[in-house]
Amino acid sequence: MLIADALSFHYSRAEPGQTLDFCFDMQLAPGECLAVDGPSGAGKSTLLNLIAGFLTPATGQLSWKGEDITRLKPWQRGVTTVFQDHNLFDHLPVWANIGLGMAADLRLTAEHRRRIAEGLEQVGMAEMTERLPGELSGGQRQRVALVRALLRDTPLLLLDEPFTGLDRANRETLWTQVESLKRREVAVLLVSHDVEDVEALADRRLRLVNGRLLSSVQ
Ligand SMILES: Nc1ncnc2c1ncn2[C@@H]1O[C@H](COP(=O)(O)OP(=O)(O)OP(=O)(O)O)[C@@H](O)[C@H]1O
Repeated sequence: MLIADALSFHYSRAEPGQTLDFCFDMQLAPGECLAVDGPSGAGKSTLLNLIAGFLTPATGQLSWKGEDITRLKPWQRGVTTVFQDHNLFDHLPVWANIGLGMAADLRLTAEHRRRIAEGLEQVGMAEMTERLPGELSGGQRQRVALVRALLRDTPLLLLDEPFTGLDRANRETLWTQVESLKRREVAVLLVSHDVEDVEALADRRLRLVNGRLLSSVQ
């Protein structure tokens, strides 16, 4: 179980009217998908960044399966995050961007390469393995980032508006892949405004209001 226990964060600078103080309480079980929504600026990215380890909480605790992970570095946490900006390396071709998620030194096995090819084929990008991110459309870059995330073997998957703008066929393919990760006990936190994505994947929903997570009516 992932447990955020009064995990707080405070931005030192903000515009008038913005929420600056956050205090998150939530639980997420292995194999579960929890959807979080809330208005722009509510703190959804802040929550993901705290769980991923890119922000350090002021107070509170984050634990995974009973282990306190509050102070662990991002790469020590077993978390994969798909951000809205896709985070691809511009100088690396598609296959390497995906491969980095499997082997940081890019010493890929034949099985790694097979899975990369299969993942790209499933999202209609079989012919694009050698392209650089700058030679892809926004939606194609998004699919590369998703294939990379879905092929990583981490127990926690954080998705920030992951399927926005993708066509129906690709979304359904990716829903199926997320479902299969859930069956393999991956815990998924899905930030999404998209009703269809939430209905397809989420077991539970929370809403972020005034810096707090509230239960959301189905
Ligand atoms: N580095 C920062 N310094 C000061 N304030 C920040 C910083 N980053 C975010 N904020 C503010 O904190 C609040 C929460 O931001 P956050 O990005 O978590 O919201 P969000 O719910 O993800 O928004 P969106 O849906 O628009 O992506 C916003 O009011 C934002 O302006």
